[in-house]
Amino acid sequence: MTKWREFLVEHAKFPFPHPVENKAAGSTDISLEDVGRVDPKWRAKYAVPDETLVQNLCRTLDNILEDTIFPDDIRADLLLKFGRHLQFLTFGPREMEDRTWSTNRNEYESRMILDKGFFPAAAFCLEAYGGYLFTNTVEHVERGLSKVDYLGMVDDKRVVLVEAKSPSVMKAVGDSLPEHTVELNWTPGGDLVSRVLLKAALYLGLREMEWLFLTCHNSWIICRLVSDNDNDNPFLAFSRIFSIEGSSQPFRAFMGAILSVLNGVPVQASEFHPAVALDTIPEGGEGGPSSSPKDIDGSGEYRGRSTANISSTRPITRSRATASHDAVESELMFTLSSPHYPESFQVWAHLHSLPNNAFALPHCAENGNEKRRLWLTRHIGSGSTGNVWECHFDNGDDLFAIKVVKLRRRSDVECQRRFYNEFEVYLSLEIAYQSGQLRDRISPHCYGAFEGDGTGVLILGLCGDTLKDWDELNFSEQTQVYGLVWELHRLGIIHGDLEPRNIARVPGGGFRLIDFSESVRHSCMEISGKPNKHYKCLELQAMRGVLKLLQRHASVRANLGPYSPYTDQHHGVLTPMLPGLSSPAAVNS
Ligand SMILES: Nc1ncnc2c1ncn2[C@@H]1O[C@H](COP(=O)(O)OP(=O)(O)OP(=O)(O)O)[C@@H](O)[C@H]1O
Repeated sequence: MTKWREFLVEHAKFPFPHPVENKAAGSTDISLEDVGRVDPKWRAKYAVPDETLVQNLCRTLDNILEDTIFPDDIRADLLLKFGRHLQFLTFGPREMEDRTWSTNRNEYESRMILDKGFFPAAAFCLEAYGGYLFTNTVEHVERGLSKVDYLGMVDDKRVVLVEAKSPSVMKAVGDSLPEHTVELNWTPGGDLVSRVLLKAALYLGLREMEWLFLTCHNSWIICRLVSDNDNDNPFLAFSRIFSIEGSSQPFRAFMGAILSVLNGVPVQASEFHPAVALDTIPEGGEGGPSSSPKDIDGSGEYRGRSTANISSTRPITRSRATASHDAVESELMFTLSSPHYPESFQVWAHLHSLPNNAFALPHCAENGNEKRRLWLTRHIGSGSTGNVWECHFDNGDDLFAIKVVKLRRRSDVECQRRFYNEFEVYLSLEIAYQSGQLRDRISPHCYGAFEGDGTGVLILGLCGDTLKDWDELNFSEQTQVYGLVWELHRLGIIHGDLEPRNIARVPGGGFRLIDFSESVRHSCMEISGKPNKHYKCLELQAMRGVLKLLQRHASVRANLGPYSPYTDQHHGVLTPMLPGLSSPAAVNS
């Protein structure tokens, strides 16, 4: 009779697609906002090579499986999940190759291969062995930006993370992994190895989990976050790179990690000796790969390493961002760290006003002679441009919204354009409001636009929920919303993205338009009536359509006669009677 562990040693192997490893090896950066949210207890200070990590995981698996007998009735089905059966499908006497398995060229293909082979096999084994329901999904940390490729769950328990990389990245990282312990410098930037190790530490730290597997399917590196309440030095242990070719080790190590978490069986401790000499991974500072203009997408190469004694290494508790801005006075700082974290663990982004930032921060932002600081307390929402958080200043209870947009990488160029565009619109709206052109605000109050540390931010008045559907509005509310859009057009601006999610309720009543990242200048001929009074503006017309105002207008006019909130006196088109305006014509006069 075969035992489970014997079966896995012999059969848990996968085809080895030809890895294409000659591509540029890049990896995205970590973000300061995410770093600020890792609890100090889970923020690895060091990355420590652990030569025995893989063997220890396999040994733990063996200990858990003990002598459990492999059920023969699943043998045939399970064998189909491994080896050449995956690559060569049999049709009667003929075999056909599944081409997915022939080459592995990039991260996308790596993920496809994992999805077809490794993960279904793991799910099958866990189900057959312990009735466990294993699933793996892409996961964003709550309130966060940090997305890991796979979160392995068994029932509701988070057991393991997997980050897929291209064969090129795996090779570059595997070739350059430090031989000794390195200090983890929690700052964006740095070479490829730093970024990859930091990301592993970040992903695990944010989720307070132990195991992360980096892989392109062909090769594997295991990371383990070692942290417990008595441990002042949380650290990230990492294995050497190892191959899946002809080996069941990657699969058994993976199963070992999952079953150790599920069964509470500890894996042999990874050792960390703070007294040993440290390797250092060079920072991406001046001249470093990620600061070079050619490489703002962060695809730099490892630049070698140097050794340093622990006593001579600089403290890691302050970010490079913090340090570099000590010299140049910043005007505003913000953090996602909890005020309960020790100060040395709080990660602050330092910001400067945009050159034409004409907005004034609220009075409650004053902080004596100290810098103005914003604490981001609750994630409200995110979109294609940025993330929005609720926040408050140091000594104030008043809540604001802050929209944070990443401006660091080349791929952020589009976000950058949208950010500056939105800033310009807020500026125009503020000028219109201050000069009395607008009687009421149609957008949240903007208190400032700043940038620094790879981010741009807008500080805004805090609105309530956004609309889910146009249908949730009653007639009076439809009128109000249409009125805001009409006013925006009157000021010469098209919103450009009028969806329910971009209309926010104001606590206490009313609405605000938000998200002007797609807005453009516009001379609304429907409002001016030039050149032709029958001209219809596309955006206004679309709004009337989604709000069903034409139909409503007709029926309301029929029922209410003079109480209709609309008039079609003005050029024969539907125009809102806005508060304070006796007639739309008055606006234009
Ligand atoms: N001033 C505010 N007050 C409260 N919540 C806000 C505010 N501004 C934005 N939000 C919330 O944040 C979410 C994202 O904001 P916003 O639409 O400005 O981001 P975006 O990245 O430009 O989105 P999109 O992908 O639609 O362009 C909104 O849907 C809303 O829930």
